[in-house]
Amino acid sequence: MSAALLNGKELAAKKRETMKKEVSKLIEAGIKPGLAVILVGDNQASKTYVRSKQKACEQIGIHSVLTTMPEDTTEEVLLAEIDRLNEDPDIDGILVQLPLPSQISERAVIERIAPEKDVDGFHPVNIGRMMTKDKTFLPCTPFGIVEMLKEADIQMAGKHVVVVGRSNIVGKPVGQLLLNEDATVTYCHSRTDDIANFTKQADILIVAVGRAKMIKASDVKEGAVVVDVGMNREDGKLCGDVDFDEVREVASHITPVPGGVGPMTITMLLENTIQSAKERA
Ligand SMILES: Nc1nc2c(c(=O)[nH]1)N[C@@H](CN(C=O)c1ccc(C(=O)N[C@@H](CCC(=O)O)C(=O)O)cc1)CN2
Repeated sequence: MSAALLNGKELAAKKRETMKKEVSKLIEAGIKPGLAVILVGDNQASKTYVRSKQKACEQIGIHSVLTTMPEDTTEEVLLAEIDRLNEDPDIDGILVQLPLPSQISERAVIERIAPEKDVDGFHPVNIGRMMTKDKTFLPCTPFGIVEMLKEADIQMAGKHVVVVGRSNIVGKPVGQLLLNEDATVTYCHSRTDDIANFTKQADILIVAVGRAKMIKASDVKEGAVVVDVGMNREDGKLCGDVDFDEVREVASHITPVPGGVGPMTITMLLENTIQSAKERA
């Protein structure tokens, strides 16, 4: 039997309707949520994501401002812009679109954003709060994945979650969030021997490595929940890290690419921005 689809596009649309009402209430109370987005350089995918973020803000009534900077921007200039936005009382959230050009340290940039405006949830202070389960901004993609699992009533407590990938943006935090939900978490990465040995044991398999269709049906346990965070282009077509056509025949639930985790990333950014505006209120 073919797996049930975990449809991020639909859930994102539903959540955005609720958020639109919340934003209206905030505006009535005199608070207009504001998001500042900084885009450095010419990365085409980044330009598309930033446009989508701005459009999503507009749809639900969040005020968004975009700062674009050329590819050869120095770290000093970018940090000065972050300092300015940290001080701007109309701005509740600041995000710098990643990746950044190589002359700029991502770490220095992330650490410069005031933790109370870090709606990407990447600042070490917010990562620490996530680990201790204190209230914070959760990183958007991992946050979106947990929301999708909850919406589909997928039990996390006591389940064996295997995360393939250990990036700071997705792999590491998604494992932590699932641990916070009382799952048992295993991380696999480029130095793991025999990854399939682990993936085949997963009740919930999360794949975020950036290698098109690397997970095959033979790597997945019958009835597993499979979450694909990959975003790869093959012959001009978008595809995930999971071989969807094969794996859907063994999994119980699966996220498609596109239309799975991606739309939830931007939705949880909106959620974090609203949360920040509420704290200002
Ligand atoms: N500052 C940040 N930079 C980056 C983040 C982030 O959360 N914060 N994540 C990714 C890119 N990203 C958001 O920025 C993102 C990626 C994908 C999608 C999405 O909706 N994908 C669609 C397909 C889009 C397409 O056709 O290309 C889908 O999966 O359906 C949204 C946001 C790296 N950088």
